[in-house]
Amino acid sequence: MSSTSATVYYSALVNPTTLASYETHLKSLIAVSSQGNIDWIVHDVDSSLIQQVLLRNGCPDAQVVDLHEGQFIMPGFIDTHTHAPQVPNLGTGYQYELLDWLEKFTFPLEAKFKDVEFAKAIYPSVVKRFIASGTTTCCYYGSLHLDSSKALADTAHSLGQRALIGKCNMDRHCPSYYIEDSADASVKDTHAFIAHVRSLSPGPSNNPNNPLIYPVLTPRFAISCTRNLLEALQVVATSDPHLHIQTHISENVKEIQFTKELYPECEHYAGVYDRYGLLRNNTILAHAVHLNDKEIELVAKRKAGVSHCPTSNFNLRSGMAQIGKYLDRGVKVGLGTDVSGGFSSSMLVAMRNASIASTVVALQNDPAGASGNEEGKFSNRQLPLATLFYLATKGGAEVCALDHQTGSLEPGKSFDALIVDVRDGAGTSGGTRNPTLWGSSGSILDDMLGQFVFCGDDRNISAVFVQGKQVGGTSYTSKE
Ligand SMILES: Nc1nc2[nH]cnc2c(=O)[nH]1
Repeated sequence: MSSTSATVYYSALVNPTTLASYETHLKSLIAVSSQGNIDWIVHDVDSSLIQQVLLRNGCPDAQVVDLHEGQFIMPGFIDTHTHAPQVPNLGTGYQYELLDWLEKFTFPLEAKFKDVEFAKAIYPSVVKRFIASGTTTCCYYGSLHLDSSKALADTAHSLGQRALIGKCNMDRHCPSYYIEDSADASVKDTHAFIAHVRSLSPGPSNNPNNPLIYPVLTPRFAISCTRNLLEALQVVATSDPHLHIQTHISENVKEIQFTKELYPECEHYAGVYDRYGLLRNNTILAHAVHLNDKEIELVAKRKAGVSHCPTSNFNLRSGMAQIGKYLDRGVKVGLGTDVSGGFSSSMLVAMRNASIASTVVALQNDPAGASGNEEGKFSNRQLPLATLFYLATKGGAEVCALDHQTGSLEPGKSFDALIVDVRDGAGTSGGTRNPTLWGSSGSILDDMLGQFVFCGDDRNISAVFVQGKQVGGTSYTSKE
């Protein structure tokens, strides 16, 4: 299954459609071109009719990959926010809240990436972990270092993951051993980083409009940037409307207070970024735990997206974002693992914690309606499976402004997909050996999706495809 030649998959399919729904089909044919794009999809095809459908679509000799009962194809996960250099810290430091955690745990580790050889030793294992978790598009923060951030981009590119990658900008309120020399130096390195990423080849699609790796402008957060730096980044952003932007916003109460002290001229935290032209349709705002009504309105108006990182928001006791309210007010939302504030590279874990966070918000605010089903309303409700699935796939693609390319399986989009296997939950021989998942009979796709989301892990991901090419999964044998 690692070929890049035209392939047709005959499989059960689960695909997000809207925030409140997804489609399921037990017997779909999904045709993938040699460039890795989805050519066509036909649903509900009896096995006796496969040849007929192939013939009708002009590819009678296509290689047909027939999946087992208990397996299904779905779009790959889009992780809208995580920190590649923090992966070695997974599971540590959760006795602290954000600002102390940064100082005591995070900055000391990130500073080690000054040594590009250290980065080159660590990053392959980092990217492989995210791929094994089923993440086909990952939005990474790198460290502040130019060469190590280039190494991260090279690594994702060579391992075949679709990735958005940023070199951090940070020229104040950081320790002396981990800070940029000046706003000018920060911007110079940023230009060099962007040029490097854009010089990488597009990947299997061979289409320069569909690169595998995108550069992201990455002012770490308002606290770590001088006004001079934000002004200079505004110039970079304005001259390059397609350049993605990512930053942190309104994560922790002390952080918000400090930001207000540093920018008294701004009405609120979102106003700082807006003042410098950094809120737009391809801006990814990580956390957004405590946005007020005016900020929500502004973020929606600018069409910027929120990366909801519930695992980290629990761990660092940052709070619980009112995601249902954001959705009701038209804000784009995706999910992020936020390693190492979050303790897992798996978007499945992010989905579970998003479910729990929404339930607690609902129980606090409207206990009687927590499981309510008023059509199209999410405020103070437990997020249903369909919504969790949407946020982890199509919603994430919208937040990354890549929804024309990825996030769902539709003709014309890239085949960025997973083969999920929920057979044999007993953990005995064969099957996926995941002891927490009870095997499925393979005919009720809603149950299979729920089992995967709430009980699955990388043992249940047998193949990971990016742009039609297999890059991971338990059936993958690397050529390295
Ligand atoms: N969770 C999180 N928040 C931040 N705010 C600024 N930097 C960071 C970081 O590395 N992680």
